[in-house]
Amino acid sequence: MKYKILLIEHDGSSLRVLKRVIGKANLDVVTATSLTEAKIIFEHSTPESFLCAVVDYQLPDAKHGEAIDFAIASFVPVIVITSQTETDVRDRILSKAVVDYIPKSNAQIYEYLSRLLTRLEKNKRVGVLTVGGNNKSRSAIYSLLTRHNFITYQAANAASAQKLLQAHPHIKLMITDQALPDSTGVDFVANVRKQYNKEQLSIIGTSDKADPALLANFIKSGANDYLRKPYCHEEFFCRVLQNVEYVEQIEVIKRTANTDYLTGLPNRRHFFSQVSDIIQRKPEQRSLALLDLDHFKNINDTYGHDYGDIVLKETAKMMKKHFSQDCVSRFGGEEFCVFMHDLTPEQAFEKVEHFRQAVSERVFKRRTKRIQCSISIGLTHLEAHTIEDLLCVADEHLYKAKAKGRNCVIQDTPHKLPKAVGE
Ligand SMILES: Nc1nc2c(ncn2[C@@H]2O[C@H](COP(=O)(O)OP(=O)(O)OP(=O)(O)O)[C@@H](O)[C@H]2O)c(=O)[nH]1
Repeated sequence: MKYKILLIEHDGSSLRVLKRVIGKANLDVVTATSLTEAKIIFEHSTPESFLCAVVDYQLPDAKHGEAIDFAIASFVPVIVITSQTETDVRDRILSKAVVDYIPKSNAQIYEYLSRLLTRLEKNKRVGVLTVGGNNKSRSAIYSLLTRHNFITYQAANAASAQKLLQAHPHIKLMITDQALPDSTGVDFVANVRKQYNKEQLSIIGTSDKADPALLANFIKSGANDYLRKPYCHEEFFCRVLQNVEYVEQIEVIKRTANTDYLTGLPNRRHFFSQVSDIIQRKPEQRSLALLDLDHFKNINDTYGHDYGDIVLKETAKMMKKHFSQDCVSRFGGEEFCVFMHDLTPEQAFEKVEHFRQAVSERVFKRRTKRIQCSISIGLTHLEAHTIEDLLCVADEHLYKAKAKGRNCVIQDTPHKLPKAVGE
């Protein structure tokens, strides 16, 4: 779903720049040049369809920030832009429940606004948990986070916080106070770290105590950051965003390291760790298939490497769909692998045989070119202890499938005799 931004701005040149900035963040923009126009827009649409409102502090019919109050009262998060940089205006704006305040001081602020809008959209998928024994202070943090579109949770003690962490794996940040009824914040952080490392969950410790050792204790016990109360609105969000982005960046790095760049399938390394975990859990049934496109070199040589890439990507898409319940991987070149568990050998055979047929019937099209290709498959169900052993047997079967003329499945029969099927 593409979110909308309500832009309330009367200055023509600023309006044009802001529209471009919002478009850059891949969001739709609805404009109003006055508070009256904004009210009419809300009469004809639901505030929930707006990700946020970008509001000029001073409008012809709302000279003292009344448009901000209107948007907040309509439950739309508000980013204020203003050419007034006086401290009292800034303080007045920040005393309202706004997301942020951006002075129109230089071109760089538009870049900041674009990043902020992208962040507000992403925050809708990020969970943040606030833990603290003091209801008022915890609720204040909770309300600040809600303003930034985070999925927010709160817990009054360590035990309920642990339960929330377990129940909601999308929680990427926990903000915990030192004063908890059933633990100290520092001990609680140390406990949480036994289960969640810094790459999975960022933690910020907070306290109103002016004890310099507390910061160090929090960090040594596993917190990523520390925030001394009282804090200012802007510092709070800078730290929250920095810590959320840390976890997200690690996720991107992990995803990139585990994914085959061409097809988007898990790569060989990721497949090994995924399958080794399953094998250790000793599922009753397990089968492994090695799949290799036939005469793929001919496709490259005849139609070009780009076309070969298309065939690989399309085959990968077919695999994702056909083996959606199983572990699939591109091993490299034109070779793929599938690990199936909790299927009988008969079911596993039927599944790979259907896939072989689907590939041989598939016409790969690009402009005027239309070609077909086939796939050979080695399949094993043997009770091997490691993935390497299973691969070794599947590879022998694949070799036999190629030797037999390709476009077929060779598997170990219940009597362990390789048998040709297909063609
Ligand atoms: N387009 C493209 N080709 C690749 C890629 N990786 C490997 N190849 C090509 O895949 C081909 C594999 O050729 P061979 O190992 O001789 O196997 P084959 O032609 O499929 O023959 P059989 O496996 O015996 O049926 C080579 O031409 C590689 O250059 C890739 O990412 N993209």
